Amino acid sequence: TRSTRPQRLLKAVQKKAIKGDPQSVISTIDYFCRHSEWAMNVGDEKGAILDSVVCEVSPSTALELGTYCGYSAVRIARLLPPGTKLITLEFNPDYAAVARQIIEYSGLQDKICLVEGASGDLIPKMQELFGIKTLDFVFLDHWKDRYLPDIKLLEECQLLRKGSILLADNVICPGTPDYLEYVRNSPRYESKYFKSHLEYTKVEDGLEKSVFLG
Ligand SMILES: C[C@H](C[C@H]1O[C@@H](n2cnc3c(N)ncnc32)[C@H](O)[C@@H]1O)NC(=O)c1cc(-c2ccc(F)cc2)cc(O)c1O
Ligand SMILES: [Mg+2]
Repeated sequence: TRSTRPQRLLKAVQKKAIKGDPQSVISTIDYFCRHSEWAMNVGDEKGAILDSVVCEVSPSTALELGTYCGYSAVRIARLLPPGTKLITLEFNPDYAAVARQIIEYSGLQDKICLVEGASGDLIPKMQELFGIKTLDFVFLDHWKDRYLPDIKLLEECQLLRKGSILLADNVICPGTPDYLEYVRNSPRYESKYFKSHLEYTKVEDGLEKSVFLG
């Protein structure tokens, strides 16, 4: 049977990127998605905003919802200080299998803990599964109608503390209207929109950065 797009993306990485070099894995994926086949990675333009927020927060505990092929997991983990880990959740086993191989190829497997499963099931178990108390940084990039229920779940599970940073992809395209309305109007969040474009296109999209106020 025909290969899948994530499998073709993985092949491009294994063929063209330098093993153990996260930046070359990132550049190879961006080139493939611009010149061969579009894929739903956060991409280079929004990726630069993601990088700047990760560097500013310099999180000790970080969570990503929606690994897909592992592009943003590599982007985030390459910037994390030694001894810190990114936990990333992906419920599609085929995507998770590709992401594991891309993460391994980049050499960041010791900084990334990829867990297969649905965010709604795993978030309530995070403290016991990973021995963490609270999260310093959360990158939301999974089903767009799960953003709002999942941050409410993070609040309920006491996984957010005063100053925790949420960064959400695709708040314009495909769009997360209920999430935006909540974080922009809730007294428990201070929110800011970073205008950008849908990965590898000229379509408007952006990232919403929200600080939990406790
Ligand atoms: C949702 C996907 C990303 C991944 O998230 C995993 N996932 C889901 N729900 C859960 C969960 N509840 N727990 C764990 N993992 C979970 C899934 O399996 C995908 O691998 N992302 C997108 O759909 C996405 C789509 C577009 C897009 C934009 C314009 C178009 F014309 C077409 C598509 C752009 C983007 O930038 C995206 O990010
Ligand atoms: Mg996205």
